[in-house]
Amino acid sequence: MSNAMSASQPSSRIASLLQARIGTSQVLPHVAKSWDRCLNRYSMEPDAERRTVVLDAASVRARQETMGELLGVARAEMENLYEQIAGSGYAVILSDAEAVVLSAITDPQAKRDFRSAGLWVGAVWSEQNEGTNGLGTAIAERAPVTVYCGEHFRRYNAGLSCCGAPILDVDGGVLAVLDASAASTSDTRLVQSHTMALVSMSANLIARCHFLSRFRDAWVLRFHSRAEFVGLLHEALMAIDEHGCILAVNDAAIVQLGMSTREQLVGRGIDTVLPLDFAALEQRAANEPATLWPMRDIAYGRRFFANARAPQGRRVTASQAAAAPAEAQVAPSRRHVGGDPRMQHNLNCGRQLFGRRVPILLQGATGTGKEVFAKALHRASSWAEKPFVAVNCAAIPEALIESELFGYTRGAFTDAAREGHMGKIRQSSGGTLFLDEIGDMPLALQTRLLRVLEEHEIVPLGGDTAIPVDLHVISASHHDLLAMVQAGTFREDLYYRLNGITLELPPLRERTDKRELIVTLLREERGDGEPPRIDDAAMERLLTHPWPGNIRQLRNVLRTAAALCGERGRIGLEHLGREFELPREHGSSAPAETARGDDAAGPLRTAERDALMHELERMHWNISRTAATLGVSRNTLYRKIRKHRIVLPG
Ligand SMILES: Nc1ncnc2c1ncn2[C@@H]1O[C@H](COP(=O)(O)OP(=O)(O)OP(=O)(O)O)[C@@H](O)[C@H]1O
Repeated sequence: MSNAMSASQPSSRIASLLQARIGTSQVLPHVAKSWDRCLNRYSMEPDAERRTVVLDAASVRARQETMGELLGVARAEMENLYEQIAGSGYAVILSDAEAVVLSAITDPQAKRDFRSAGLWVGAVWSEQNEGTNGLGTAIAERAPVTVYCGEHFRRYNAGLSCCGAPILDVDGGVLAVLDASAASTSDTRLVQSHTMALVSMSANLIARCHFLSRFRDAWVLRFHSRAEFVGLLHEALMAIDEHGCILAVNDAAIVQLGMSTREQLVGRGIDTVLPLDFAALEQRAANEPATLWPMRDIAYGRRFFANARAPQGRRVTASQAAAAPAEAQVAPSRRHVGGDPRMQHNLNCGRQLFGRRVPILLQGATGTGKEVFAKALHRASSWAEKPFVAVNCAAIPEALIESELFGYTRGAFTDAAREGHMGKIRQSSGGTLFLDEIGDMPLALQTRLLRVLEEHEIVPLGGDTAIPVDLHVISASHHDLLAMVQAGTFREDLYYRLNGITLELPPLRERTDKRELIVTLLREERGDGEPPRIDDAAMERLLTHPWPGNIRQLRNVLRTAAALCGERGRIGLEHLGREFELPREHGSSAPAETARGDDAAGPLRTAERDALMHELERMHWNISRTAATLGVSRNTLYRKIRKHRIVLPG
């Protein structure tokens, strides 16, 4: 048989058996439909060899970013779900609408089984790739599905037991899939149906959070025929604009109102569906914010109980303001992170999730402002009054990280004079713990940190009593942590524990607010004094520079320039340093320093300057500590500071 023929006509004995069973009462309808698609639409072979498609880290990250804040909300719910089914050999998995696994929590005992079953981040579980399965089939059916052992179309997947439920978008499309899968199961169908109920509930909860957050700037009417269900998982949701037009409804609203499609509701005026025009809605929200309003729908006269949520940021009454989530009361601060749209998006998204205690992972090159951003999130949180404690895992010698982080009791070391130490984790309790350069944390300590994050308690070195801690964690790294996980140098479980959501900080050269940043940094440089002005040519050169060292490098260039131009001077090109000189024309003489045989000018020199600046800043401009970490004498360090015309802060 030719290859072309075998590709279009599955020919194996198993294929014929499956075909024969489709439509019989022994096979569940959704399984039969899926087998039919696999055999007749995708021409798949049930007994083909496994060839799991796995996307690379960059593609996975791009998909995770597309999910935006939903990923963080989903992750928090996945952890809840996992806790409920932990110990039963399940993994909780989230995929996007193309069945690409984007997040997973796996039973550590069964990790190997899941890997060999192809269930890991980046794997593509669409029906076209893997046949009938919990993720791909839930997408195709747009409904929760169980796929039990031999119901999997591919023979090699027959050891799996999967429960997948779609997370529906506000327009009713599939946004993602939540799935609980066991790689080798002794569960019965009964146990599986219990798991399915939990998965469906969690998927609904995530979709509901997504609806409320997506329409945070609209009115949302919440209703149900049973008063006690309003505000809970199964409530109907209807988003309404300020003209009283229905923007979106969830599936529960369609069912409650006796409709069969979204189109029957979306776009209509609220007053054509319920006896309530927009003015009445506003008035009721203002006068009776805490009561449920009984009403009957216009089409069928069914009785409902309703309540409305005003657009966030719009306070209808004092009591509503008090009930609004704390994070909504703190405006995102452009002043703190700059006006670049990506940074603003990061701030809005991070603020919402961090306020709900979702751990944040910041990824960005050195000097992009990760710590500044973390502080902005802390400042916007409801625990802003509590401490912000930063730990730079790359700056502390490996031998000291453990005691720095976890603390030690008095007498824990042979040095009897040494007092106990609380440790950074306990210091941050109630406030924010910022774990900078988390990729540099030794593997052994990663395990210990994971335990603290899971158990919310800490045992200091030398101690035997666990102390409870209340942690809100932001971590940061310039390494690609997901790539480190794939390379086995960073613990996967810790990665997911820290990564409620990843926010990517753009490099300075891509930011659209460079002019604003320059003005801010110059103002900061002079404190209360008059900030130096800057001429057009210098500004132009600063705006077009590639800035390999990002904002840190910009700050240092401006600091030097401000010092050189004098108290009332104006920064010009001549104050910016060698790397801002225009390229010399061919045949012109070499730069003076090169001619003298000094260090090479250009990239190497810039790299040395950047490295020096980085270390100095990291050590808070302490010359002895910087010299020690660089492994040079203080005199050498001073010489280099002079050579690079680095100005020490006053
Ligand atoms: N929006 C901003 N406005 C003014 N200064 C900023 C801003 N963002 C960052 N900076 C400055 O840039 C420098 C680097 O910032 P920060 O230490 O937060 O970067 P980082 O990404 O954490 O660096 P590293 O990866 O080296 O730890 C600091 O001097 C900081 O004050």
